[in-house]
Amino acid sequence: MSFSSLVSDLTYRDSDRDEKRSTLSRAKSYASTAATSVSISGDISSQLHGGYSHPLARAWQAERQLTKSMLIYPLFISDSPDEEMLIPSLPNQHRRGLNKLVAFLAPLVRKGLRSVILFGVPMAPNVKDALGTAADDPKGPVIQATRLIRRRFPELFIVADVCLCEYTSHGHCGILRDDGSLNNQLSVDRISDVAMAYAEAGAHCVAPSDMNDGRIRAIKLKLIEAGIAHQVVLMSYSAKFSGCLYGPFRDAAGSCPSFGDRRCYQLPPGGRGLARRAIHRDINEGADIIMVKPASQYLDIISDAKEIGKDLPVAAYQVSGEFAMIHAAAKAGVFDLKTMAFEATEGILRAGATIVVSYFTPDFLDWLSD
Ligand SMILES: NCc1[nH]cc(CCC(=O)O)c1CC(=O)O
Ligand SMILES: [Zn+2]
Ligand SMILES: [Zn+2]
Repeated sequence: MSFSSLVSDLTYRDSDRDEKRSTLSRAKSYASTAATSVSISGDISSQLHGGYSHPLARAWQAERQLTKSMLIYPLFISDSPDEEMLIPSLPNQHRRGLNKLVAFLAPLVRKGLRSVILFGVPMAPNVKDALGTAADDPKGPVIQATRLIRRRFPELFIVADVCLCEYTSHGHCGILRDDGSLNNQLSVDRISDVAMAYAEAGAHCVAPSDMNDGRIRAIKLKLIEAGIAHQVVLMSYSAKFSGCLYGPFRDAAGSCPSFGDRRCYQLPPGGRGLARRAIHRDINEGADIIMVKPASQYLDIISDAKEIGKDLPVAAYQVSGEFAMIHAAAKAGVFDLKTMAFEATEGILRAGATIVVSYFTPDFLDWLSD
């Protein structure tokens, strides 16, 4: 066994420091008796282990360490006030009515929860129509939840997801033409009205996830016109890819399209250039934060977003399918849940995100306090 491999086999836990010292001195004396075969006069840059031998030194290797303030927790708000329903495909996540929100949020806020993103889930029969009228119903779940959370948890930063798919009878993210294709202009008008309604209800941030062209500019202009542009963050789901990772979310939100799919407005998985163009476009249209979604399968896009939008925060959405996969694999014994949750999320930070939307948020609030 060589000197370097002996030393590298040592783990630097404080508890075994004494034992380690004696092992170290044994290793040294071994090295000196074996002197002729050991040269330390050569390439000193080959020695890396020392730099991350201590747990704190390991943490320092990350450009950004995960902190509680980076996390945004998704909440599914039902329009039936007393509902508290476990979502089968989204482990430990519930759809909640207004009456269940405060009791649920209070302990999380105490543990350091800083931000939530709200998704409305209309459950009442016949509430969905072709225009998604329920999206900005003043009595609807998002507007009511926004008012309630602002009142009860004034420190909590509220993001309102802006889309129509939860509210349209056809389940698409905009208004359709007779042939079933998206009418971009009508959709942008409607989406920007909904965003305004959420901002006026008190959302700190509006986040359009619909992918209609030109919606960032339309929302920014309406915010300016209403005189509230200075107090509302506009977060754009700029690089939102189509695929199969949103399945559990669509179960939770009841937003599965009744025909067709979202491939004409969400980006194709191979479309790195398209994502870069969308990011450039949304920055030019006035986005304050750029989002990439899903996260772990699109780390190159996160890194592009950080490079293109170097003056903006970059958010990544670790979506329902990513979360469900990690849970399923952990349950099957593939790996430890907590270790994988950290590894996946730290990968997202390493790629360049400074904000992570994650269903693991309540877990991280516990884990980051340990
Ligand atoms: N437009 C709505 C929306 N906003 C966020 C998600 C996905 C979030 C998740 O999967 O966790 C979706 C679903 C979709 O586009 O189909
Ligand atoms: Zn949508
Ligand atoms: Zn089409």
